[in-house]
Amino acid sequence: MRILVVGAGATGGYFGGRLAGAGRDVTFLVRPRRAEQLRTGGLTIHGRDDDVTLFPELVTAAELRGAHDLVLLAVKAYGLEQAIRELAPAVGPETVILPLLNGMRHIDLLTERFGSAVLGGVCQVTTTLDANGAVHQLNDRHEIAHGVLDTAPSRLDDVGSALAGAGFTSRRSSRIHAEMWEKWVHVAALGAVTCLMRGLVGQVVAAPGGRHFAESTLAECAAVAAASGHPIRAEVLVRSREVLTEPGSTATSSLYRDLCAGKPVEGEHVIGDLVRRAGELGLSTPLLALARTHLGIHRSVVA
Ligand SMILES: NC(=O)C1=CN([C@@H]2O[C@H](COP(=O)(O)OP(=O)(O)OC[C@H]3O[C@@H](n4cnc5c(N)ncnc54)[C@H](OP(=O)(O)O)[C@@H]3O)[C@@H](O)[C@H]2O)C=CC1
Ligand SMILES: CC(C)(CO)C(=O)C(=O)O
Repeated sequence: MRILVVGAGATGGYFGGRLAGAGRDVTFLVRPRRAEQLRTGGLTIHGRDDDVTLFPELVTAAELRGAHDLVLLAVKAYGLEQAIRELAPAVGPETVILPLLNGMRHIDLLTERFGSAVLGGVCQVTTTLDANGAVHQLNDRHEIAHGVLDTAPSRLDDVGSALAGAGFTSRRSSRIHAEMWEKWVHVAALGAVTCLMRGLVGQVVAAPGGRHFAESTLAECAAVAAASGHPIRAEVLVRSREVLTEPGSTATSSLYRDLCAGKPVEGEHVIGDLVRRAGELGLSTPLLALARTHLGIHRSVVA
């Protein structure tokens, strides 16, 4: 199965690198600066249990030819429109597209362009890039769940086989849409709490009112999901609350890591889209709205 990984960043570099390391037919679609970096120094993954450097197949948009069987889409939301244009030549009648982005809005954009080729996907991993472009895996979890959204692409078994046994957990979900919402609620709450307070979870909950603030933010996110017809399962909400209120926790979100690094942040995609949906549903989400505004100011500064 020819796999095209779009984006060799923290998630694409991690999962694509694992697939390449397991001998799968993987090519990374990268932009020229990243291509140069990877051609010179390779793709290094500092995993929890290993350190590897690979020299994977790379293409830039100008060099991309022919349909691929599976497109693993791992760009940030603010790079999505360009990525959609550039990956289009790799999409043929049999191609399946598996996005790893947080949130939901990308699904609308992708299905508008590629229809039923688009699967739902959730990636559970915490990875980041260092100044040299190496990928660091920050905790033990590394999982991709995939599944059909509304209409069923024909190649689910092939996708399952392509992702299996490559050094991370891969599973098919019969409720991927709901899982995407669950992940979205978690990541939006974690992002809002850590970005707004500019701190790690442990620091927030140690501050006066911090625990209540974290719980209230999560409650706002969960209320939007429920009102949108995607109630979060009780046990998932309990787990999210534990993560968001754990004393001493060093947990952060990719939004917070990007904010601290002075990079663009997926604020509108992860938090703004929830606020927008809340507004349409007549729900009040003052904490999320505050976080959105906060990240909007960051956006205007880094733009
Ligand atoms: N990091 C994490 O722990 C997690 C992230 N996520 C989600 O995964 C998604 C990806 O995040 P993450 O991997 O962290 O992001 P990164 O910023 O680390 O990586 C994104 C990569 O995409 C590349 N890219 C952007 N546009 C294009 C394009 N047109 N063609 C080729 N490459 C492109 C960027 O390359 P360039 O160097 O050229 O800018 C960059 O290397 C996000 O939605 C995030 O929320 C989900 C779970 C965990
Ligand atoms: C799971 C979590 C919260 C881990 O980093 C994530 O998806 C993100 O930060 O984007």
